[in-house]
Amino acid sequence: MPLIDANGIKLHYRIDGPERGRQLLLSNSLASNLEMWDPQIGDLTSAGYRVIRYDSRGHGGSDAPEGPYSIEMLAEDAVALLDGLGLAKADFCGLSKGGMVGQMLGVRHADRVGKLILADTGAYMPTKEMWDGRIKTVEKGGMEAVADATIERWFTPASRLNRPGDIEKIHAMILGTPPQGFIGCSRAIQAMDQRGTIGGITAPTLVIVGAEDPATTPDHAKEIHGLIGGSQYLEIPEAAHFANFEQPQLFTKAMLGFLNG
Ligand SMILES: O=C(O)CCC(=O)CC(=O)O
Repeated sequence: MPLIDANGIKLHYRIDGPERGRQLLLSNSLASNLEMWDPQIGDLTSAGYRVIRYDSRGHGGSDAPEGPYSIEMLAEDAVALLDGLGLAKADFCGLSKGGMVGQMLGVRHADRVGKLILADTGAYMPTKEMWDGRIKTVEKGGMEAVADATIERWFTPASRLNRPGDIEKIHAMILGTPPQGFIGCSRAIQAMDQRGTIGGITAPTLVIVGAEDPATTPDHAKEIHGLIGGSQYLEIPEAAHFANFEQPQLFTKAMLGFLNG
């Protein structure tokens, strides 16, 4: 399991694809890990990309120090990962929390980002009370206490019914998230408001959202698209929050169309 010292913690990462391929960094959502990108890896590497993915702070095999964390801190983790791997720059795709990190990178570290894909994410996530409630639930009952409701937001009813193997895999990812890491990242999202800054993003940007995402809705995505001049916007049909997992072919096609365009 490759680990790297980054921003004072150990980050777990994985690299797939040709050594001299174009560098693409993938960043995971809250309560998942780098395996959330498994459906994309074959097509991206076949298309010549060197795909670098990592478990964000508090998730998967990365350290989960006591929080609260901040989106700034999570963005510095990503930059420290690039530094540790000797990479000056990479294209970036992040889903949900990963997309919040992508926005921060685009503002604070424009020189480290090539093209930017912001998937099923928000610049601001209402409400503060909702996050207090989720954090309290996990403090009391662990990740089990939020797992079923999370799956309901992440997948459409049809996928929940027809794809038990995929749902089980993601359910296990949620349960595998250290509560301290979930809480640290939830505090980061709770405190975040990037609406006043992302207008400064100059990287070519694609905003993608599952048309049925109830968590970071198409309205959240349209807000980001409206704030980032020249950005592109795409809705993925028959997908909720985990659009890359629910509609892998459409999602990866959109990624490659944008990155190669
Ligand atoms: O998933 C994330 O990275 C943060 C946004 C969120 O909590 C979505 C959800 O599970 O409702």
